[in-house]
Formats: sequence, structure tokens, C-alpha cells
Amino acid sequence: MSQLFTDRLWQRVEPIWRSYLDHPFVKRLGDGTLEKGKFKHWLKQDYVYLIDYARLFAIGSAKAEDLANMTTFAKLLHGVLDVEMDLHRKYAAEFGISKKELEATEPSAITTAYTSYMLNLSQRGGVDNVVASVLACEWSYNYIGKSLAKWPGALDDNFYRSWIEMYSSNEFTDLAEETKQLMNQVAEGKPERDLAQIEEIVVKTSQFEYMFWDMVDNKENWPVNA
Ligand SMILES: Cc1ncc(CN)c(N)n1
Repeated sequence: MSQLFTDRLWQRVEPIWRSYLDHPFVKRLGDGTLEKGKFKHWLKQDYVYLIDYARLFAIGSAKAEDLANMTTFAKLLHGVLDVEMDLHRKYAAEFGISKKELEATEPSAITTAYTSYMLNLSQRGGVDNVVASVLACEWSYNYIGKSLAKWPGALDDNFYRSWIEMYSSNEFTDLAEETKQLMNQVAEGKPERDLAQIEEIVVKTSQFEYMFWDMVDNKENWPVNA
């Protein structure tokens, strides 16, 4: 059996993704010692990140060449807006942060750079660019969730237990798997030059993921107050 394109991608991104598990923010989320202020920063930045991330699936649906893929993009869009963002709204309610306040968050420099990169590629390219842009996001959070769920004690008395449970859940795993399947389908029969371009997008978005962890850990917004 020939190698799946996502297996090739995995070999390239695995060292980057492994570094997420060593990141202080992720480690503290796993052992429950993460400072709440840092988590609140993640919650707010991630909420506005996800609003733009959801737009990518709408672009994918509009660019899809057949009804089956149009439906898959629509399902993934629903997954972001109604499954994943529900987690954020629930945690926000515990902190007394309203939905309005979440939505009004000013995106930080890294959030802006990351979403702008994906939106630019997705708007000017075809469906392959859209899937390449969204893949690391969906797949790497599922990888982190499933890794943390195996840590001893991570699901015991941990304030971040719902986070780990959601990102390791069967429901979220299905969304990540559907994104991977879409990637393999879109890559089928493509020349090496196109595959290399897709791979670069997945590597760059994986790097952005690391920068996002750093940004929330340092509670960064923009470098100079204005
Ligand atoms: C920055 C980021 N990357 C990925 C995910 C998972 N969809 C997320 N919520 N936020």
C-alpha cells in the first residue's frame, strides 16, 4: 500500500508538534498548575482566532468541486462554531466573561499574523491551500489532547480537565480525521511541486501553533501600547 500524504506530513511536523508537549503552557494545562490569567488570555485570543478559522471552512465549502466535499467543509465549520467554541463559552462563563466580551477581544500580533496567513493562502489558492491551512490546527490539538489525556492524573482534579476531554474526545477526533482524509484526497495525483507547497503550508502553520502557545504563555498583545 502506498504511503498516505498525511504520513509524509507527520514525519515532517512531528518534531515541531513534540515540542508543544514540552511547552510550559501545555505542560501546566496537563498537570493543572497553569495560571488562570494565562488561560484567560488563551480563551480570549483563541475565540477570535476561531472566528477567522471558521471562515476558512466557509471558503473551502465555496471552493469545493463536489457536493461531498462541500458537505465535509460545512460539517467542519459547524464543529468549530458549535462544538469547539462551546468549550470556550463554558470556561468564559466560569470566569464571568460574557460572549460579547469574548467576541470583542482585540487579536494579538501573533493571532493576526496566523489567521491572516491562512486567510490569504485560502483566498488566493484552491481547495488544497484551504485544507493545508486548517490541517495543523485541527490535528495538532487532537494530538495534544490525546497525549495529555494519557498523563497520570491529568483527568483527575484538574481545572483544565474539560479542555483535555474535549480535544481528546471521539467527536473532536472525528473532525481531525475528516480533515486528514480531505487532505489525502486533495493531494491524490498531485505533482511533487504542488505537494511540496502544501507541505510548506503545514510546516508554517505548525510553527505558528508554537508561536501561539508562546504568545498566550507570555500574555502578549502588541509590542508597544498605543
Ligand atoms: C491556535 C489554535 N490552533 C488550533 C486549535 C484547534 N482547532 C485552536 N483552537 N487554536
